[in-house]
Formats: sequence, structure tokens, C-alpha cells
Amino acid sequence: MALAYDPLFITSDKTAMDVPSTPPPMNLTQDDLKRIAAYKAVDFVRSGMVLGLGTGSTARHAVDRIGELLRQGKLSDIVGIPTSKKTQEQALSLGIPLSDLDAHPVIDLSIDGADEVDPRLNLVKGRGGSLLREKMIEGASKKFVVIVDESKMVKHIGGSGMALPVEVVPFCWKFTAEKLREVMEGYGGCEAKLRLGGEKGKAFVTDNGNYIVDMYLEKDMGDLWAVSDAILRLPGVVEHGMFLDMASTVIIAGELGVKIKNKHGSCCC
Ligand SMILES: O=C[C@H](O)[C@H](O)[C@H](O)COP(=O)(O)O
Repeated sequence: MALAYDPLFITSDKTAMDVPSTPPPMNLTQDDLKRIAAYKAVDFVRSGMVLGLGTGSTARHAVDRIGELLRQGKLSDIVGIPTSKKTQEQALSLGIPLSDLDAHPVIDLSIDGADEVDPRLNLVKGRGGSLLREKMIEGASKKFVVIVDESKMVKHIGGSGMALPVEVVPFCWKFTAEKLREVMEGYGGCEAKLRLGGEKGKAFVTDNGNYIVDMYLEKDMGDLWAVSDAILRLPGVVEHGMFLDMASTVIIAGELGVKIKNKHGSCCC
């Protein structure tokens, strides 16, 4: 039996129902799923809120939607706190009033994408390079809603086989990358590579003028808090892309509908 796709079909953890996995009801692109998750998150936005505006191809849809609702007069008195220069530009182009953490040290709600989400709602972020500002802003938020398509769900952090980013100061980055590799020997090992992407194959430079060392993990790291502490003790490290125990809610868009997972198991709809 073919199922009609219903973006409002929502399951919480407790009520998740078994649905036939084949055939898929519609050919939704990954970008369609990102937009569906983003729009669902924007349903939580209320007039008068101070909002953390995330970065990346998923968060971009949320920022667009907030701009659209402001333009239509369905939202008002919003203050956006952008997590990157790119999001700042996008928000300005949409007419979203902006501020920063100095003026608004407490944020009502942040909405952002993620690169990986584990079963405890721990995240990997920063494959777009914005992890430091994201962590500062999302860490200052009363509520942090993460929006992903189902491809981002992993059994354990690092499980996608893609990078765990670490922002480092440019000064002697090779030394810091080697220290990171050594530290990670105690947690399953990793390959540590400087992220390229700047002009003429140069290093990628973050909004804060730093570099990114991408760690490719060889195994499940185990105790993520221990790994976090060990990484942050290295003097050349600015921040890493593990967002532990920070997400209040994760909205996951899949071909069969939207699922919402909450930190405390309840449904936030
Ligand atoms: O630095 C980038 C951010 O952490 C993004 O939120 C993350 O990489 C997810 O991006 P996307 O929605 O493009 O997959």
C-alpha cells in the first residue's frame, strides 16, 4: 500500500509506529527534508523572541522562513543572533533585526542543523566551520532545537565516518594537530587533517580567523565528556564540534514523516 507523505505526521519516541519501509511514498530530495524539518522548528517561534540563527544548508531554510513570517506580519519583534557571517548576511538580506550575545546574553530559542545526532541527542557540528559561534550562542539558549534530515542520525558520535571538527589557532597548527592525534590514541585513534578550502588550496579560515583540524575517528570514542575535556585541555585548541547534552529537541525529517525527539522524553509540540 502506498502511503501519502504527510509532513505533519509526527511521532515522538514513545508513539513511534512501524511503517512500511518500501516503497518510499514520494521522491523527496534531501533538501526537501531539510526544509520540512526547518519549517517545523519555526513553528516554535513566537513574536518577541530573541532567536539564535544557525548556519548551514538546513538552518538556511529556517532563517528564510523566519524572514517570510516577519514580512507577512505573522511574527514581530524578533531579534536574531546569527551564528556566522554567512547567516548574518542572509538575515540582513531578509530584513531580520540582528544583535549579539553582548546585548542579549540569554536567548529564547536557537534553531540549527547538525552533522550527526546520536541516540542521546549529542551532536557533531562544524563541518561548515561555524562551531565556535554556534556553541557560544546555542549554549546561551533556553531552548535549542536541532533540525536534520534522517541521514544525520548515527549510532555513536563519529559513526558517519565523516569529520569531527576542532577549531585551532593558526599558530603552529601542525603541533596542535599532532597533539590531538596523540590524545585520541586513548579514545580509539583518529587521523587529524587540516581543513583546506581557502584560496589556492590554502587552509580554510573560520569567521574567528582560526583553522579547523578535522578528526576522522577510527572507533566509537566511549566517554564523550572525557574526550571533550582532554581535547579542550590542549592549549592550541579553541573549541571542538561535539555538542554534548545541549540539544533540547531534535526534529528529524524522513521520507515517511517528521519525528521529534526531546531531551527529557516528552513531546514538545
Ligand atoms: O558549521 C556548520 C554547522 O555546524 C552546521 O549546522 C552543520 O554543519 C550542518 O550543516 P548542514 O545543515 O548544511 O548539513
